[in-house]
Amino acid sequence: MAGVAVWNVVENLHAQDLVGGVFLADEAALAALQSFSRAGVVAAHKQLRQESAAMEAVSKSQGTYRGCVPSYMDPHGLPSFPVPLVTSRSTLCKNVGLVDLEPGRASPGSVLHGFLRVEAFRCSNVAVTALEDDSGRMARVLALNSLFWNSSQEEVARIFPQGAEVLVKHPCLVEAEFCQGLALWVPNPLSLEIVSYFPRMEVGEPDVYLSWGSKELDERKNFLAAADLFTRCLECLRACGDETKMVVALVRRAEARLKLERYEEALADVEKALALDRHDFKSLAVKGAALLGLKQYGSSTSCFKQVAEVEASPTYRSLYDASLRFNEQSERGVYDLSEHYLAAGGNVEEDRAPELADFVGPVKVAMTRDARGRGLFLTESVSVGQLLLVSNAVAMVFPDEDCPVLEVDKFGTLLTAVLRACIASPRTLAQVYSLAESDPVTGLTIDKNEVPEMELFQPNTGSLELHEELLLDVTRIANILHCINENGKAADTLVTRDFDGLWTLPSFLNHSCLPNVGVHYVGKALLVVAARDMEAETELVRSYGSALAPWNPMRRESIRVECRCERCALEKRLEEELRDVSQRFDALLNATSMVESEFHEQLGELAVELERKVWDVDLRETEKQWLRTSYCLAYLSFYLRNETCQREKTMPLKEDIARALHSTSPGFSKTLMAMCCLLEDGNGSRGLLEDECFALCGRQNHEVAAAIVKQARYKDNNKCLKHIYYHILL
Ligand SMILES: C[S@@+](CC[C@H](N)C(=O)[O-])C[C@H]1O[C@@H](n2cnc3c(N)ncnc32)[C@H](O)[C@@H]1O
Repeated sequence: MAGVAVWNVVENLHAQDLVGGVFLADEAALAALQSFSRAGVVAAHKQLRQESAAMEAVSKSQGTYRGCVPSYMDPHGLPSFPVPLVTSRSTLCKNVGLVDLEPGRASPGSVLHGFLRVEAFRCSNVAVTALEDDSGRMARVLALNSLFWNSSQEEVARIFPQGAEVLVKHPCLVEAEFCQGLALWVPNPLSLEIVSYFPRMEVGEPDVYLSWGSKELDERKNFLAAADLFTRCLECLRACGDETKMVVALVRRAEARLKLERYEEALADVEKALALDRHDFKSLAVKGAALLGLKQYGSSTSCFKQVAEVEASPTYRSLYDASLRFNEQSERGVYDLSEHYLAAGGNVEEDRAPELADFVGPVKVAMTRDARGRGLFLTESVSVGQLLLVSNAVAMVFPDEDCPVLEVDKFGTLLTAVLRACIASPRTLAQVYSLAESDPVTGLTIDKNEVPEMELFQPNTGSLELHEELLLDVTRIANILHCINENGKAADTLVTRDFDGLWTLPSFLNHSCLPNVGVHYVGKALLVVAARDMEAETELVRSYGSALAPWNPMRRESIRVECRCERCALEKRLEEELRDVSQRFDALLNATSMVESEFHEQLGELAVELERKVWDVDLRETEKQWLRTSYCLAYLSFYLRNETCQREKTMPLKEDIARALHSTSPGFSKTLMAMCCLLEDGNGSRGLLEDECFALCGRQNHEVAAAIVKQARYKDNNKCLKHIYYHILL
């Protein structure tokens, strides 16, 4: 059959062949494809479907599933792109075919239905594939997605699986020089929505779908395919009005959706299952897990309580205990992390860190009065060491130690992870969209005046009422990450690790070189602690870079905002007086080939000189402390050099410098580290070090505080002090 022959050629095509005019099909097929009028393909397609239906009938009767079903397993068990954010079938306007599309003009409000016919191929940031519409016409598809820069060929093929049934929203045919001809242009990954991975079958048996789905879910860990198969099972059950198996299918689909972290959808499934059988134990257990994922800790606790009463298994008992603990944490802000801090002096591996619930304490987002956009403010007065906020990362990435990734790759990895989280949850997407974003051209922050409702970030709130359907906009999210990442980077960590991530509510913290909160990380959670006693309505501020450096390019570059705090103003005012010291300080720290003893010698002399200046100009005590903090490394070298010599009378005591650091930049792991370089473990210094530890990690008992200090001191044993200097400075 001629039609079948053409079809087979198309089946054997690779998307590469669609680029740049290199095309392996015979002349006739090529001409037919390029003109979008492939005579005979409709007939061939029908025939193929009959054949595949016959094949499937055989595999069903044998209880095996083989043939044209590819494996789309995501190694992380997460959904690939594009995945529908909101089921858009209901919002579809009109169905169009390729023949209805006018080249060069987008067709808003319409949708093109079809199947992907070749394995997708990556070409820079474009995925190339071919779509066949309902009338058998073919078009190249160019799907643009900045993520593809970082995707492998296999990943792109998995994202656009051959054989997938897709909907293309607002289709547009463009003349693409890239492939010398017309192509469907898909600029938003969610505009190309995969509605199913499997060829639609004319007849389906619910039991077969159910067992295939279970196999995909339990054995192959292919959660998207599993969810899709359970959907088909449910469709069949609904069509024949069979309610008996509905509960099982709904719960199984909910389990698949849990794995995909699509908690809202999982919850909707189990609610339906419980409406059919309110005593179904499995539904209740899955409901508990979905509520836990949605951070509705109170409701998840009561679910698990019911479950544990029915079946006293250790798994359900521990889920109940965890849920109860999360509920306590999120409601009262009480977290006992002593075990975590005591384990190896706080230096525990990330995967052994305890999971923590989100907590929103006495804070609110509000507009600043001086053009710094929105900020985080206190709603009541607090005392030092009080926990203000705990926020779990939307996404977090660690460098691969075996293969150090380039910054650009790290950003791509983070962006991918954030997008996945946004696709899984509309609430996460709404949180991310509330954040500041950078202008891609100027790199400057685009002013946003909208103050988000706190409810958006609070745990234990029910499902979110979205005013509008939020669409995933990759460019917008990339711009948000550029802004947040550069300013709110996870550089300050108790266990000094280099990681990046996105934490939404803490991203409203503005910068100040006189910070008033402590920020540290426990696993995925970021904890914000009051580093000073503060009145209600005080704006909470953290330092974006190291606050232990002078106001010169060094500090300014590391914080990346034009800071107008009092400390910066003072150093600007004294720029002339401090020029010489500042320049010599920079030169010393940039000198690469200096012997360490000479480096400390010269840096120590700078401290003496600075101290003279401090006394020459008339300064308040706090102002002196700010300057000493800025040049604290010079003081460190001075004391190192003079440890055995007679101290110069004009110089302050080590304890004075440590006190200056604590009062200027409290709640900063580098402050604690620098203080540890200055102070021994004696009784006299314990109070000071402990105060700094409270500002960073919240109030702890003496034993825990000592463990945290030990961890900060750890690197002190490392003989290369210069290494610690760079760590403190940058
Ligand atoms: C992480 S966001 C902080 C929240 C932000 N103000 C908002 O409205 O969403 C970082 C951005 O806030 C602004 N910002 C933060 N601290 C600032 C400061 N001390 N001075 C000026 N702008 C600041 C800058 O535009 C920066 O790019």
